[in-house]
Amino acid sequence: MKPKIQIKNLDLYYGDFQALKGINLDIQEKEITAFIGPSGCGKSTTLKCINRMNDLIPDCKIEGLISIDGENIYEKNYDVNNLRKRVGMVFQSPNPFPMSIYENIVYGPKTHGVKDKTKLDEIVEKSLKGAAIWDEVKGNLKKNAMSLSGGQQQRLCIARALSVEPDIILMDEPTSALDPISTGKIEDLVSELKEKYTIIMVTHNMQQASRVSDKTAFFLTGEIIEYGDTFEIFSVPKDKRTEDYITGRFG
Ligand SMILES: Nc1ncnc2c1ncn2[C@@H]1O[C@H](COP(=O)(O)OP(=O)(O)OP(=O)(O)O)[C@@H](O)[C@H]1O
Repeated sequence: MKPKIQIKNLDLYYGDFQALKGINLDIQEKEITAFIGPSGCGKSTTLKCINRMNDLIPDCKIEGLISIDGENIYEKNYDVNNLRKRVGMVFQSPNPFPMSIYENIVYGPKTHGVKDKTKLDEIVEKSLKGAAIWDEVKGNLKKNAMSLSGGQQQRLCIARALSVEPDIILMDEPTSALDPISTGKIEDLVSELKEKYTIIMVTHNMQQASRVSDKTAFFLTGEIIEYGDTFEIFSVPKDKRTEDYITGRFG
């Protein structure tokens, strides 16, 4: 099967420092992939390459290939706005805009030209339902998003990502700022979202990676040491360094 996301021989430099070394990864559609590894090993950097967020960093140089649906996203004339629409991102700390719940969701669609009020209302309901937060907020969509709990804010941010109908969702430690109950809700939600979206999630939580993901990539000092079925990585890792990491010997 043709991969949804293909990364080939990806090297990345921040100035003189090489943060990624020869990353190769084929990610299939509607799979959940976990990126694990100790701090500073290149997980977030790899994630950000997939929606070209590193474009904004001066002195960041990228070599190699990343393609989505067979198209090279670093091609000169590639439409970056369209890429950001197709590839949603959810960050470590919930970061809603300081405006109402409704406005948070319609912000993206409006930017992409949706003006019709009925259509926007539909998008709000669908996105909030998709992120399993509709029932909690439907009575008060005018409420300021900043007044929601941390777990609700993170689900709102997931709803905001869904509002422009992406097909890939990148999540950078989406539960690290949340309590266990909110974390459980996000994990359940991620498992549901898998039916429609291709998801990559950076996580420091080994249980989370094994609970939620289909595939796992173990990173160490800018390289992928091992990549494969999550069950196999966690039960019979091939590389001693993977075994040492997942059993808590370092990191
Ligand atoms: N904007 C930047 N400029 C220079 N170096 C950077 C920049 N961003 C990250 N780095 C460096 O690149 C390396 C990889 O960082 P990255 O954030 O990808 O790691 P990570 O595996 O996601 O870490 P963590 O688990 O702590 O979030 C680190 O050594 C980091 O210091």
